[in-house]
Amino acid sequence: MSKTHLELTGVEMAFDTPKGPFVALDNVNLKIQKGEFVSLIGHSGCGKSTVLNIVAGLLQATKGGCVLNGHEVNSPGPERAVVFQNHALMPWLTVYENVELAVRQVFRKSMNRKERRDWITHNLELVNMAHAANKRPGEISGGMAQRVGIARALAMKPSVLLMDEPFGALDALTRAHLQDSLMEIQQELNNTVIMITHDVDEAVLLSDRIIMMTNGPAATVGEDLHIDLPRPRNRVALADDAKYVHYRQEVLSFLYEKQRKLESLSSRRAASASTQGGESAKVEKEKQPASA
Ligand SMILES: Nc1ncnc2c1ncn2[C@@H]1O[C@H](COP(=O)(O)OP(=O)(O)OP(=O)(O)O)[C@@H](O)[C@H]1O
Repeated sequence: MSKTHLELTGVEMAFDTPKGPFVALDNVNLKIQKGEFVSLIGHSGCGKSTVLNIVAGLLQATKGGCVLNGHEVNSPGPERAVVFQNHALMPWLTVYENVELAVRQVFRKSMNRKERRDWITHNLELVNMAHAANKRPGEISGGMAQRVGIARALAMKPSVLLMDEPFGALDALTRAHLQDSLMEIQQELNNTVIMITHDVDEAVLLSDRIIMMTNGPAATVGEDLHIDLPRPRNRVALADDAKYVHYRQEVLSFLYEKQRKLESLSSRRAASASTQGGESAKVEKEKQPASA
């Protein structure tokens, strides 16, 4: 049996707010193996980015914590690269220089200049962007910029790739193309990936596991669905595949039946508590939008 690569244990995250502590996550437990592709899905505001930020080391859990390869995570590190929805490239640097910045940060001592140059070009080639190496972010499309963001992250040779809705802002065709590239690259490099998505098809197509989160406040892991579909995966062939359709249905049912039922139950409880003078449950409930 393979060893756990990354583990979240008993994670609680409470944010200080003017109304007092707001418990966004409560008792989140998750074990991820090396090379697994894991998606986090859940309604808006349930705490997906908070989980990702804790793994990235950008947030410190108020209870419990995250361990990567046996070491506690308490700050950001180059072995955990983050890809955001809006690529976050430096606008004044060229495509090449944006990747170079990250490569220099990680490999300044271990690679000489020529090796670094080859490595940057190799990563731009992986995402089909070598041809635009000398362009600035303002001169390329959003999809191309997102590819550069992915190349920059991969060029750091991260053992964990953290992606917060990486394709959310792209048109459907570009999105499909980048999803296919990501699947190929991940198979080749065997990185562990944790990706936040709101897209059920994207989650089923790309993932080995889908972690479905309950609605907040005090969100946690609701269901952990293993996607047992052979790779490489082909989106057209899978559209009619009975297993694919079943997995898709499982996620939809969690989001739109189970979580909705829980939500209406807790709204009724909150309403009844408020008529009895218990205002706080209602206030907390209203903080949380309903749609995924
Ligand atoms: N710094 C903060 N201070 C107070 N509350 C916060 C803070 N950061 C997040 N929250 C709250 O914690 C909850 C979880 O937020 P988070 O951004 O993790 O959700 P999400 O599932 O990623 O949402 P979305 O899908 O809309 O991006 C939300 O109710 C949010 O308002």
